[in-house]
Amino acid sequence: KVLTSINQVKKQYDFVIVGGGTAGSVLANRLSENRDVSVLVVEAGDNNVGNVNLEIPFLGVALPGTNVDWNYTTTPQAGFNGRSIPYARGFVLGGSSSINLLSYHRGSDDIWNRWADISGDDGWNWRSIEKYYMKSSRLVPPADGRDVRSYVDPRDHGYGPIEVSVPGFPLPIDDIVLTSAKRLGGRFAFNDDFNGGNFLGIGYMQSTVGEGERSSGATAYLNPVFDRSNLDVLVNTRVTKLINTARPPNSTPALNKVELAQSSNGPRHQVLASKEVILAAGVIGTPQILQLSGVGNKNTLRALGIPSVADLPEVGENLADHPLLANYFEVQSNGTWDDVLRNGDVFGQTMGRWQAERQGLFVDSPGNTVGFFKVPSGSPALRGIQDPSSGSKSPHTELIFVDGFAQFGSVAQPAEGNFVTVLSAVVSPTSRGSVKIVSADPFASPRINPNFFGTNFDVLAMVQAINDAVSFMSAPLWQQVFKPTPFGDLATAKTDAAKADFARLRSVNINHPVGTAKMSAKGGVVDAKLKVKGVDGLRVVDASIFPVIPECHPQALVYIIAERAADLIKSQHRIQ
Ligand SMILES: Cc1cc2nc3c(=O)[nH]c(=O)nc-3n(C[C@H](O)[C@H](O)[C@H](O)COP(=O)(O)OP(=O)(O)OC[C@H]3O[C@@H](n4cnc5c(N)ncnc54)[C@H](O)[C@@H]3O)c2cc1C
Repeated sequence: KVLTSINQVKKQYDFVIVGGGTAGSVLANRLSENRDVSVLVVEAGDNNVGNVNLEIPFLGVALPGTNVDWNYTTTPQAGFNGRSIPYARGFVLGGSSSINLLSYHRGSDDIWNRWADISGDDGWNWRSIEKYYMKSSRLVPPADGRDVRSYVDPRDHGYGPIEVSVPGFPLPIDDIVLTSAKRLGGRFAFNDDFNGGNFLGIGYMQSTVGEGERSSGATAYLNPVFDRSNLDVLVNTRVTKLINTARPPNSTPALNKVELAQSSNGPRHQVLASKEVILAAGVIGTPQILQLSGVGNKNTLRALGIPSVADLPEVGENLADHPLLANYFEVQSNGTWDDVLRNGDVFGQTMGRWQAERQGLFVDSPGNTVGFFKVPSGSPALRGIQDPSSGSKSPHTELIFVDGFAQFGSVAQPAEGNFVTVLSAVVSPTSRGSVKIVSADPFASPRINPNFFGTNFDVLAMVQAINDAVSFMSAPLWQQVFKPTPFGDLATAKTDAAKADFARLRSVNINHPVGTAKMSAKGGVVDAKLKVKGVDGLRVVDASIFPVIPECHPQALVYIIAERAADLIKSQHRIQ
């Protein structure tokens, strides 16, 4: 059941899951399948149920900055000309899967095989995780029910609760993108299903949408089991730190007790997890809680007055994210959705259609088609460095094709005109940043420094992506109808140097941070079973354990690791 007051919580559960987000929702469901096992989920944000804004795929873009977002801001980013940018994270049941842009990709087989190498555990390789991928999601028809068998391969999909579909409201540019890919081949070749292991080429976006609504960790895993008597879900409550229960005090620390609070100066409560605490507080919350609990770099923590419990200097390090840039093209067609955002009547009609029948533009997140590309060998981006991608089927860059003016960054939609936006991203960045607490106050935001464009590779790969966008948009089919011409900063950036300046001036992020509690056989924060090194009773299961940033949208990987973690936990505690 869902609890709203800290006073309704018991003193002890078998498992306490910190964070009812993407991974937390999976764990809550799987661990409470056995009714003899008691589970408490503690979520800082509110219940997702009843918030219709979370359900409408197209309006996901409007959720960051609202009350379902933690509303973090980065430190000034040198690579972005000193700009700080908003850093969205879900603050609601379902976590970031409740506010994300829904793209669903498990990445190439290279990614998983690399994880297996780094962790020293073949249980993370592509073949082994297949069953968890199959268990977490399933392909469902697009909202309009049309036959899409030539655009998706059902054999690459499973039977799990997360619903995945291709766009349910085809737009005029979709056909141009996909047919151009089929005709052009080469680096722009058509890919019939990115979830098949090869992650290069251009194809339909796959998204966590079922029957025109968002499918999230909350809707698929958590909401359906709210009524289990052995599962308590406490909302609007923060875990402020973990408490060491080890006796005598010089034995291995055991961090299996949580401290909770509903406001910064409100009373603190303690709850014991007789088996384990599982941190699933995400890439910011997890390293924050670890550091508040004395797990991290002991010198930095001592300076903040926090006694060291385990000296793990990599806690909060290795933050990696995908920088994103909006490339705008003005087009000679009124077949874009620009007027939906400009004209209240058209917006109202579109919303009415979604409300009445779950059809129309709002059934999809903006961006029906997508491409993933290698930076050509010999490119200046790769000069003098080891190729950072996971392998031959893994890209360096991404392009998302949006049938209208999609505001990602500081340039607002012009009052007139029709546009196509090509969002470019660097998906194998080599920059690494950090998440560090700045005080022992659990309600103070940590210092978030993703270090965007901290390396030459990242900037030069973005320049390559801009060039690919311009080159693809000059394909013959585009010229027949849409006749796209670069607009704004893109139009004036003629040289590669000017494109790099444009990237530094306008880039933001695609909200894919990972890595702040890295899994590794050597060093790192957690071992291959996701247990925090040097302490007992504590595991991390969320995007912070990713050993390297995957060259894809990360949510599918979070569902997969959470499904495997549930099995690892059940097996250790002999739970059927
Ligand atoms: C705006 C946006 C767009 C994105 N778009 C995509 C996309 O299109 N495709 C894709 O694959 N990925 C996308 N992502 C990324 C993806 O959603 C995340 O990688 C993934 O959901 C992270 O899962 P998680 O379990 O690690 O963390 P989360 O889902 O963020 O869960 C962490 C939970 O812990 C809670 N929490 C944190 N601290 C505390 C505390 N102290 N006490 C109690 N609770 C706490 C949080 O409120 C949250 O509910 C996007 C993310 C965002 C924010």
